[in-house]
Amino acid sequence: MSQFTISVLPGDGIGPEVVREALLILEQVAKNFQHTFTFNYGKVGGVAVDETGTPLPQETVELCKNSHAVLLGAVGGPKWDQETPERRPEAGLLGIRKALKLYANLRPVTLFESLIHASPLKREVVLDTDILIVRELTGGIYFGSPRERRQGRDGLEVIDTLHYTEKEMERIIRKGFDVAQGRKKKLTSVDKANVLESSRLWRETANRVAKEYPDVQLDHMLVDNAAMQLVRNPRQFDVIVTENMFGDILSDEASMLTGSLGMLPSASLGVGGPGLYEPIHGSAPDIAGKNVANPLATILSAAMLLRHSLGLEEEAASVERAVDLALEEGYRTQDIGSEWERLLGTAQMGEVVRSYLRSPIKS
Ligand SMILES: NC(=O)c1ccc[n+]([C@@H]2O[C@H](COP(=O)([O-])OP(=O)(O)OC[C@H]3O[C@@H](n4cnc5c(N)ncnc54)[C@H](O)[C@@H]3O)[C@@H](O)[C@H]2O)c1
Ligand SMILES: CC(C)[C@H](C(=O)O)[C@@H](O)C(=O)O
Ligand SMILES: [Mg+2]
Repeated sequence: MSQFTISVLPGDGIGPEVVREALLILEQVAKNFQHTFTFNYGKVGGVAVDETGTPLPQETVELCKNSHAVLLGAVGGPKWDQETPERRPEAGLLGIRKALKLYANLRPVTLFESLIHASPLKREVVLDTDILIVRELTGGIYFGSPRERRQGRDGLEVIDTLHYTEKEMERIIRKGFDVAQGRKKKLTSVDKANVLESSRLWRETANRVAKEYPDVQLDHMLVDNAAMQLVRNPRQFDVIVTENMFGDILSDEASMLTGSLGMLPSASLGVGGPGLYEPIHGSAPDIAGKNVANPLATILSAAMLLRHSLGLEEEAASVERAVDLALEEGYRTQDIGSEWERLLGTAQMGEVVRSYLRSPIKS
């Protein structure tokens, strides 16, 4: 029996709907395995802007720092599209990642076998998809300075800066090698070394670090080719390591190998502090408030939270197994289903998954 404190940041749009289901799952897990989880709610994103004037109140940062892990829904929406950069909901998400120093974003792209027909891609292509995208999360063009919009001689001009230190590259590449060692020992480093100086240093760094991991096969791939290879032959990939923006784009693309963006969870890890767990999708304003969003990405993120931040492997596996069983039985939300399958709403899908959760197996 253990006690853990989890910060909960539901955010905007479908965020609160999918987080609710993940929390009900965690509560059931706590009961089944006799743990005590204390959930502390905080505000981030548009709701925080509306209530406090900033997308990341200091109170939220403190709350997260004083917890074992953070569960986040999603931020953003058209309501805040005209806000200044500092008041945009997305700045809250980038801010909490930075404040917690969460440089390593793990995005597993794993196909549940029963969803093989949910992908728009052919069965032969998606079969056995099991990729781990390791995305750098606190550097690159997302955080570069200067960033500005100014009046130039020919009208407006803008600057975004792509900045990385060699150290930042090295630690994420090392993470890629480390996780590859626990998998099929194949690491694909994705860059744009034919154009970008940052990518040239990235490639040099990957080659240097590779010498310490002789058991891992390292390949380099240009990002445009990687985007194509992901849908041509995803089985060639084991672990992909890449910088912030490439990882963002490739992971949304890769989600379709598993049937839907609503299936992909993520873990953002730093150096010892609390990890942050969130689905890779956004606030989906087009379906918010309709009880149709797929909660599985968030439920699977809760499983990652149990595994990576709380060290509860059996509990995590029980959640993943419950998701698998629900899908095996044909239960579907609309994004992964067809009329002839058992189409459920967000809350109903959560309920079905809960019904498949099992208590520990006593030996
Ligand atoms: N981590 C985050 O908080 C995050 C991630 C991405 C986008 N966003 C923000 O979300 C807002 C909307 O962005 P977007 O529309 O480009 O991306 P999105 O991920 O919110 O939605 C893209 C498409 O996928 C669908 N979708 C997303 N999640 C789903 C789910 N769980 N179940 C079923 N369908 C799902 C949506 O309905 C939409 O059609 C923007 O403000 C953006 O900045 C936030
Ligand atoms: C909302 C946005 C800032 C965010 C990102 O680009 O990191 C999102 O797309 C994600 O993938 O988590
Ligand atoms: Mg994204």
